[in-house]
Amino acid sequence: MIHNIQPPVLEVNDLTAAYGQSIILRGTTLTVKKGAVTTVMGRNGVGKTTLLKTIMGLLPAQHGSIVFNNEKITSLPPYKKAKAGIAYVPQGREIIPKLTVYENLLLGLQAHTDRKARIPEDEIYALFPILKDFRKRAGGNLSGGQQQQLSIARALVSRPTLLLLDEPTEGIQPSIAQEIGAILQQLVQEKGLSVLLVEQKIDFANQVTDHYYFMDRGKMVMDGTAEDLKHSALEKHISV
Ligand SMILES: Nc1ncnc2c1ncn2[C@@H]1O[C@H](COP(=O)(O)OP(=O)(O)OP(=O)(O)O)[C@@H](O)[C@H]1O
Repeated sequence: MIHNIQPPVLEVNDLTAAYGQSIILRGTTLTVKKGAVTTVMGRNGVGKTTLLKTIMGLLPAQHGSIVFNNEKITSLPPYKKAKAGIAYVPQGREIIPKLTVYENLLLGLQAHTDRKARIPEDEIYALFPILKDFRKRAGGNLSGGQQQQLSIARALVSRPTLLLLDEPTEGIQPSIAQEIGAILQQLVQEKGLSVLLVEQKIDFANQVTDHYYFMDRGKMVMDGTAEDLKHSALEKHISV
Protein backbone atom coordinates (compact mmCIF):
# COMPACT_ATOMS: atom_id res chain seq x y z
CA MET A 1 0.00 0.00 0.00
CA ILE A 2 3.05 2.22 0.42
CA HIS A 3 3.09 2.64 -3.35
CA ASN A 4 -0.30 4.38 -3.27
CA ILE A 5 0.95 7.26 -1.14
CA GLN A 6 4.20 7.70 -3.09
CA PRO A 7 4.11 10.61 -5.54
CA PRO A 8 4.46 9.65 -9.21
CA VAL A 9 7.91 10.03 -10.69
CA LEU A 10 6.56 10.27 -14.24
CA GLU A 11 3.23 11.40 -15.61
CA VAL A 12 2.49 11.00 -19.29
CA ASN A 13 -0.64 12.77 -20.36
CA ASP A 14 -2.52 12.43 -23.66
CA LEU A 15 0.69 11.94 -25.62
CA THR A 16 0.67 11.90 -29.42
CA ALA A 17 3.70 11.03 -31.56
CA ALA A 18 4.27 10.02 -35.17
CA TYR A 19 6.88 8.89 -37.68
CA GLY A 20 6.21 11.31 -40.54
CA GLN A 21 2.54 10.91 -41.48
CA SER A 22 2.22 7.70 -39.51
CA ILE A 23 0.64 8.47 -36.14
CA ILE A 24 1.66 5.87 -33.54
CA LEU A 25 0.85 7.30 -30.10
CA ARG A 26 -2.79 8.38 -30.03
CA GLY A 27 -3.36 9.95 -26.64
CA THR A 28 -1.25 7.76 -24.38
CA THR A 29 -1.66 8.42 -20.66
CA LEU A 30 0.18 6.65 -17.85
CA THR A 31 1.72 7.18 -14.42
CA VAL A 32 4.95 5.66 -13.12
CA LYS A 33 5.17 5.40 -9.35
CA LYS A 34 8.36 6.00 -7.41
CA GLY A 35 10.29 2.93 -6.28
CA ALA A 36 8.15 0.55 -8.30
CA VAL A 37 8.08 -1.28 -11.62
CA THR A 38 5.38 -0.19 -14.06
CA THR A 39 5.06 -2.49 -17.05
CA VAL A 40 3.54 -1.79 -20.45
CA MET A 41 2.35 -4.84 -22.34
CA GLY A 42 0.66 -5.13 -25.71
CA ARG A 43 0.90 -6.80 -29.09
CA ASN A 44 3.72 -6.18 -31.54
CA GLY A 45 3.49 -2.80 -33.20
CA VAL A 46 1.04 -1.08 -30.83
CA GLY A 47 3.61 1.61 -29.99
CA LYS A 48 5.41 0.47 -26.83
CA THR A 49 8.93 1.27 -28.07
CA THR A 50 7.65 4.51 -29.57
CA LEU A 51 6.32 5.49 -26.16
CA LEU A 52 9.74 4.99 -24.52
CA LYS A 53 11.47 6.89 -27.34
CA THR A 54 9.06 9.79 -26.98
CA ILE A 55 9.51 9.91 -23.19
CA MET A 56 13.30 9.94 -23.74
CA GLY A 57 13.01 12.73 -26.33
CA LEU A 58 14.27 10.66 -29.27
CA LEU A 59 10.99 11.32 -31.03
CA PRO A 60 9.12 14.63 -30.60
CA ALA A 61 5.77 14.68 -28.86
CA GLN A 62 3.19 16.32 -31.11
CA HIS A 63 0.65 16.78 -28.39
CA GLY A 64 0.30 16.07 -24.68
CA SER A 65 2.73 16.36 -21.80
CA ILE A 66 5.48 14.48 -19.96
CA VAL A 67 6.07 15.48 -16.35
CA PHE A 68 9.10 14.11 -14.46
CA ASN A 69 9.41 14.81 -10.73
CA ASN A 70 6.77 17.53 -11.08
CA GLU A 71 8.63 19.31 -13.89
CA LYS A 72 7.37 19.50 -17.43
CA ILE A 73 10.02 17.89 -19.65
CA THR A 74 7.91 17.20 -22.74
CA SER A 75 10.17 18.83 -25.32
CA LEU A 76 13.59 18.57 -23.70
CA PRO A 77 16.31 16.92 -25.82
CA PRO A 78 17.49 13.44 -24.74
CA TYR A 79 20.71 14.63 -23.11
CA LYS A 80 18.80 16.99 -20.82
CA LYS A 81 16.37 14.23 -19.90
CA ALA A 82 19.35 11.98 -19.16
CA LYS A 83 20.92 14.64 -16.95
CA ALA A 84 17.59 15.05 -15.16
CA GLY A 85 17.79 11.37 -14.18
CA ILE A 86 16.14 9.30 -16.91
CA ALA A 87 18.08 6.42 -18.48
CA TYR A 88 17.02 4.37 -21.49
CA VAL A 89 17.95 0.75 -22.15
CA PRO A 90 16.90 0.21 -25.76
CA GLN A 91 15.51 -2.93 -27.29
CA GLY A 92 18.38 -4.83 -28.87
CA ARG A 93 20.74 -3.49 -26.17
CA GLU A 94 22.92 -1.35 -28.51
CA ILE A 95 26.25 -2.42 -27.08
CA ILE A 96 29.22 -1.13 -29.10
CA PRO A 97 30.69 -4.51 -30.18
CA LYS A 98 34.31 -3.39 -30.70
CA LEU A 99 34.59 -1.52 -27.41
CA THR A 100 35.44 -3.44 -24.25
CA VAL A 101 32.91 -3.95 -21.49
CA TYR A 102 34.65 -1.21 -19.48
CA GLU A 103 34.60 1.20 -22.45
CA ASN A 104 30.91 0.51 -22.97
CA LEU A 105 30.34 1.37 -19.32
CA LEU A 106 32.28 4.61 -19.78
CA LEU A 107 29.71 5.70 -22.38
CA GLY A 108 27.16 5.75 -19.57
CA LEU A 109 29.10 8.56 -17.88
CA GLN A 110 28.21 10.98 -20.66
CA ALA A 111 24.81 11.45 -19.05
CA HIS A 112 26.30 12.20 -15.65
CA THR A 113 25.79 15.69 -14.26
CA ASP A 114 29.24 15.68 -12.63
CA ARG A 115 31.98 15.85 -15.25
CA LYS A 116 34.53 14.35 -12.89
CA ALA A 117 32.29 11.39 -12.11
CA ARG A 118 33.73 7.89 -12.38
CA ILE A 119 32.04 4.59 -12.99
CA PRO A 120 30.78 3.31 -9.62
CA GLU A 121 32.65 0.08 -10.26
CA ASP A 122 32.09 -1.56 -6.88
CA GLU A 123 28.34 -1.07 -7.13
CA ILE A 124 28.10 -2.12 -10.76
CA TYR A 125 30.25 -5.22 -10.32
CA ALA A 126 28.40 -6.20 -7.14
CA LEU A 127 25.20 -6.24 -9.18
CA PHE A 128 26.75 -7.81 -12.30
CA PRO A 129 29.86 -9.84 -11.29
CA ILE A 130 30.27 -11.19 -14.82
CA LEU A 131 31.07 -7.67 -16.07
CA LYS A 132 34.06 -7.50 -13.74
CA ASP A 133 35.44 -10.78 -15.04
CA PHE A 134 34.87 -9.67 -18.64
CA ARG A 135 35.74 -5.98 -18.30
CA LYS A 136 38.53 -6.18 -20.90
CA ARG A 137 36.55 -8.33 -23.30
CA ALA A 138 34.94 -6.83 -26.43
CA GLY A 139 31.23 -6.19 -25.88
CA GLY A 140 30.46 -8.03 -29.11
CA ASN A 141 31.92 -11.25 -27.68
CA LEU A 142 29.45 -11.39 -24.81
CA SER A 143 26.35 -13.59 -24.89
CA GLY A 144 22.94 -11.97 -25.33
CA GLY A 145 22.22 -12.18 -21.60
CA GLN A 146 25.59 -10.67 -20.72
CA GLN A 147 25.05 -7.87 -23.22
CA GLN A 148 21.70 -7.15 -21.64
CA GLN A 149 23.37 -6.92 -18.24
CA LEU A 150 25.98 -4.57 -19.74
CA SER A 151 23.28 -2.42 -21.29
CA ILE A 152 21.47 -2.07 -17.95
CA ALA A 153 24.77 -1.47 -16.12
CA ARG A 154 25.72 1.26 -18.63
CA ALA A 155 22.39 2.97 -17.95
CA LEU A 156 22.96 2.76 -14.18
CA VAL A 157 26.39 4.44 -14.42
CA SER A 158 24.68 7.85 -14.68
CA ARG A 159 22.78 7.10 -11.41
CA PRO A 160 19.32 7.55 -12.90
CA THR A 161 16.17 7.69 -10.81
CA LEU A 162 13.99 6.40 -13.66
CA LEU A 163 14.97 3.52 -15.92
CA LEU A 164 13.16 2.98 -19.24
CA LEU A 165 13.69 -0.66 -20.13
CA ASP A 166 12.63 -2.09 -23.49
CA GLU A 167 12.13 -5.88 -23.68
CA PRO A 168 15.20 -6.91 -21.67
CA THR A 169 14.37 -10.61 -21.99
CA GLU A 170 14.24 -10.67 -25.78
CA GLY A 171 16.44 -13.49 -27.06
CA ILE A 172 17.91 -14.49 -23.70
CA GLN A 173 17.64 -17.70 -21.67
CA PRO A 174 14.90 -17.86 -19.01
CA SER A 175 17.45 -18.46 -16.22
CA ILE A 176 19.36 -15.27 -17.13
CA ALA A 177 16.08 -13.38 -17.45
CA GLN A 178 15.23 -14.46 -13.92
CA GLU A 179 18.61 -13.20 -12.68
CA ILE A 180 18.02 -9.85 -14.36
CA GLY A 181 14.57 -9.75 -12.74
CA ALA A 182 16.13 -10.31 -9.31
CA ILE A 183 18.64 -7.49 -9.90
CA LEU A 184 15.84 -5.13 -10.94
CA GLN A 185 13.89 -5.99 -7.80
CA GLN A 186 16.98 -5.29 -5.72
CA LEU A 187 17.46 -1.88 -7.38
CA VAL A 188 13.84 -0.96 -6.84
CA GLN A 189 13.56 -2.17 -3.28
CA GLU A 190 16.98 -1.15 -1.95
CA LYS A 191 17.77 1.97 -3.98
CA GLY A 192 14.25 3.23 -4.70
CA LEU A 193 14.76 3.12 -8.47
CA SER A 194 11.61 3.60 -10.57
CA VAL A 195 11.26 1.47 -13.69
CA LEU A 196 9.08 1.74 -16.78
CA LEU A 197 9.35 -1.66 -18.43
CA VAL A 198 8.12 -2.78 -21.84
CA GLU A 199 7.79 -6.53 -21.82
CA GLN A 200 6.14 -9.34 -23.76
CA LYS A 201 7.03 -12.27 -21.52
CA ILE A 202 4.44 -12.72 -18.82
CA ASP A 203 6.64 -14.80 -16.49
CA PHE A 204 9.30 -12.11 -16.33
CA ALA A 205 6.69 -9.36 -16.06
CA ASN A 206 5.01 -11.14 -13.16
CA GLN A 207 8.34 -11.50 -11.37
CA VAL A 208 8.93 -7.74 -11.23
CA THR A 209 5.75 -5.76 -11.92
CA ASP A 210 3.88 -3.61 -9.42
CA HIS A 211 1.47 -2.07 -11.91
CA TYR A 212 0.50 -3.07 -15.44
CA TYR A 213 -0.71 -1.08 -18.41
CA PHE A 214 -2.05 -2.65 -21.58
CA MET A 215 -1.57 -0.76 -24.79
CA ASP A 216 -3.50 -1.11 -28.02
CA ARG A 217 -3.10 1.05 -31.11
CA GLY A 218 -1.27 3.87 -29.41
CA LYS A 219 -3.18 4.21 -26.16
CA MET A 220 -3.67 2.46 -22.86
CA VAL A 221 -6.80 0.32 -22.71
CA MET A 222 -6.50 -1.18 -19.23
CA ASP A 223 -4.34 -0.97 -16.13
CA GLY A 224 -4.03 -2.46 -12.67
CA THR A 225 -2.03 -4.73 -10.41
CA ALA A 226 -1.65 -8.41 -11.24
CA GLU A 227 -4.40 -9.17 -8.71
CA ASP A 228 -6.69 -6.59 -10.27
CA LEU A 229 -6.37 -8.10 -13.71
CA LYS A 230 -7.89 -11.37 -14.63
CA HIS A 231 -5.74 -13.86 -16.47
CA SER A 232 -8.01 -13.72 -19.51
CA ALA A 233 -7.41 -9.99 -19.80
CA LEU A 234 -3.67 -10.53 -19.73
CA GLU A 235 -3.92 -13.14 -22.46
CA LYS A 236 -6.14 -10.99 -24.62
CA HIS A 237 -3.62 -8.17 -24.72
CA ILE A 238 -0.39 -10.06 -25.04
CA SER A 239 -1.27 -12.70 -27.62
CA VAL A 240 0.54 -11.76 -30.78
N1 LIG B 1 11.51 4.57 -37.36
C1 LIG B 1 10.26 4.26 -37.75
N2 LIG B 1 9.72 4.82 -38.85
C2 LIG B 1 8.47 4.52 -39.25
N3 LIG B 1 7.64 3.67 -38.60
C3 LIG B 1 8.12 3.09 -37.50
C4 LIG B 1 9.46 3.34 -37.01
N4 LIG B 1 9.65 2.61 -35.89
C5 LIG B 1 8.49 1.94 -35.68
N5 LIG B 1 7.58 2.23 -36.63
C6 LIG B 1 6.22 1.69 -36.71
O1 LIG B 1 5.52 2.17 -35.57
C7 LIG B 1 4.62 1.18 -35.09
C8 LIG B 1 4.87 0.98 -33.61
O2 LIG B 1 6.18 0.43 -33.44
P1 LIG B 1 6.78 0.17 -31.99
O3 LIG B 1 8.16 -0.36 -32.21
O4 LIG B 1 6.60 1.34 -31.14
O5 LIG B 1 5.84 -0.99 -31.49
P2 LIG B 1 6.00 -1.97 -30.27
O6 LIG B 1 4.67 -2.02 -29.59
O7 LIG B 1 7.18 -1.61 -29.47
O8 LIG B 1 6.22 -3.36 -31.00
P3 LIG B 1 7.38 -4.44 -30.88
O9 LIG B 1 6.97 -5.28 -29.75
O10 LIG B 1 7.31 -5.14 -32.19
O11 LIG B 1 8.67 -3.69 -30.67
C9 LIG B 1 4.83 -0.05 -35.94
O12 LIG B 1 3.82 -0.09 -36.92
C10 LIG B 1 6.17 0.19 -36.58
O13 LIG B 1 6.24 -0.43 -37.85
